[in-house]
Amino acid sequence: MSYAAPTQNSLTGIPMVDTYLSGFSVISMFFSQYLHMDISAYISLVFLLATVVATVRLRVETVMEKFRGYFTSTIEVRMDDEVFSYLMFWISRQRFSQKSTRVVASTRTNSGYYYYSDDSDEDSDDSDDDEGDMVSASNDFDSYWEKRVGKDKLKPLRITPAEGTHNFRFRNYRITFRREREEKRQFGWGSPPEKLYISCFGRNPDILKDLLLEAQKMYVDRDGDRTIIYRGQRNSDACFDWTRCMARSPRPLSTVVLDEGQKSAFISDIKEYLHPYTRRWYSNRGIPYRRGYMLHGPPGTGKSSLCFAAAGTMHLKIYLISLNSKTLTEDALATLFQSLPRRCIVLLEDVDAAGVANKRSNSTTPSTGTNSTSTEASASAEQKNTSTPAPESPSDGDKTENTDSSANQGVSLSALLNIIDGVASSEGRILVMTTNHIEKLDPALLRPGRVDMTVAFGYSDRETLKDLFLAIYAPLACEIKSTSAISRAAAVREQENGKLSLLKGHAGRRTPSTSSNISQTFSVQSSSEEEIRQMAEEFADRIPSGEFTPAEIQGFLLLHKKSPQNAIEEASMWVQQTRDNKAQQQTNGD
Ligand SMILES: Nc1ncnc2c1ncn2[C@@H]1O[C@H](COP(=O)(O)OP(=O)(O)OP(=O)(O)O)[C@@H](O)[C@H]1O
Repeated sequence: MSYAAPTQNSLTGIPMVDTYLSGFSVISMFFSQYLHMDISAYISLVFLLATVVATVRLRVETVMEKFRGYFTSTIEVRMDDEVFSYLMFWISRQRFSQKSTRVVASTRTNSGYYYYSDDSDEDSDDSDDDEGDMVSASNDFDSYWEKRVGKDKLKPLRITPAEGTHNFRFRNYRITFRREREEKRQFGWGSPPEKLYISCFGRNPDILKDLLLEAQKMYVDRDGDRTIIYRGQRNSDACFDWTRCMARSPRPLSTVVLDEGQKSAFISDIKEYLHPYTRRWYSNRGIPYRRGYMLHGPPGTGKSSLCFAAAGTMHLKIYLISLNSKTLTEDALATLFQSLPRRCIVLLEDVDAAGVANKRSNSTTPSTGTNSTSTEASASAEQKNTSTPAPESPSDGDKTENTDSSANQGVSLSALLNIIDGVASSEGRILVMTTNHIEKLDPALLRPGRVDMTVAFGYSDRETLKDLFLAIYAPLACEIKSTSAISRAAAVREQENGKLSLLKGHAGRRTPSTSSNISQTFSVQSSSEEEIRQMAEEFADRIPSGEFTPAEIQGFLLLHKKSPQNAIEEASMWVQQTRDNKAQQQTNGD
């Protein structure tokens, strides 16, 4: 065998090849020194082979892809949609997820994009209402709390299949689940966004749609009758979108203390608006199917509470926007309004925010004190308080007239007016706006069509004071039932413990009775409803009417939640103290 020393020519190309095939120069050196072979002579052949293999692989993949595309049905689910949360929630509860050998363990299954992290605890084992917990907390709170805190530290783990392809069966169909990461797009600070694919064999995707419907149902059923709240906020792509932020137990309407007439007018109006007949009525007459309410009054008088209670009563979701948000632009607000579902409550808080409060002309409604405005507003509310849809104003010139610059002032009045009832504005929603300063608002915002009913909230009058007292102290049927059930359970346990200690011959020291502990913890006192009503009158005698907000009164009563008698005795002192504090704050403010 003759040895051909590597020629200058063949070796000069090696460093360049090294950039493509790292280590090639070392291997080439090894071959030439020990085996006396110049492998650089084969470079072109290697490249040719590699190209052929790559081309064949690409062809095969393309053919396979086409084959798959033709003979399978696939649904793609993107992370920026709520369906992602449905599917992941459902998948995490399937047996194949638990058995898979490649999984992702996390404390939540939602996308983190569409779904706010607070919500991740929603389906955790929250047994705060559990009667067993109440018994043990009444027996020995410290050890109950230690256990509770220990449990809370351990967040339930959600196991979902890792990236890649997984197969499982759904209603006897073989389904392929694929999870992919979009490495090219970074998702805020977190990991890149993901895409999910579910596929089945055949050209009929119905089974996949059924799967998604089941996933949606499982996800939605978990909410029960809770009120779901979405918030309009910026996502990591810097776009505004609705983010589900919490699910709250519905607030009974009866817990909102407000003049019964006003309360029932508000609810009846919403019910009538949601009636299918009304929808047709609006459409037949060419009137945009929208309804707006303005709730106004000082802070802490129950505006948000009424809105939440109404949403709970009507099983509607709340879409919350705060006009005070520094990052909310007019475009963002318009986008949020365009992506509202058909039936929902949009809660627009603080409509007296900077840009909106700038009236079209300074000569409009002069600014007055809160109390007098409240009365005026109530009067105007009465005028507008009609379930008949108000006619659209003939001219919408008010939308375009606004000359105020919105730069750095948030959403301007003209933009808000356009968004609320512009041509592109969605239909079917219920708009509830709240403000502490109705006197600052331009009449254009309050005109029928934009605001169809106004509800005025004010400081607590005598009736409100009594109702708030009753709301805290009157025995509730559900609590009486559960307290007596707990007491019965505790009594049985006590009896069993007693028998046990007798059997063991422990006559010893007796611990205080559990059932008496519970009644001490839960029952305010053994006052009858009539007596509580009597006390409510006494309480109302001691608090001046029209001076304090319901929130302030509720705060005071909560300090004495176990003793209405104490609340009555300390009421006058609290009034004096609160007045002094307010005066002090005012002096500091000046
Ligand atoms: N009319 C009311 N009936 C029952 N509870 C009330 C009432 N007003 C206030 N509260 C209680 O006071 C607290 C604050 O009430 P809420 O948030 O509804 O007030 P608000 O008028 O919306 O205040 P803000 O203008 O500051 O948003 C809540 O805990 C609520 O239960």
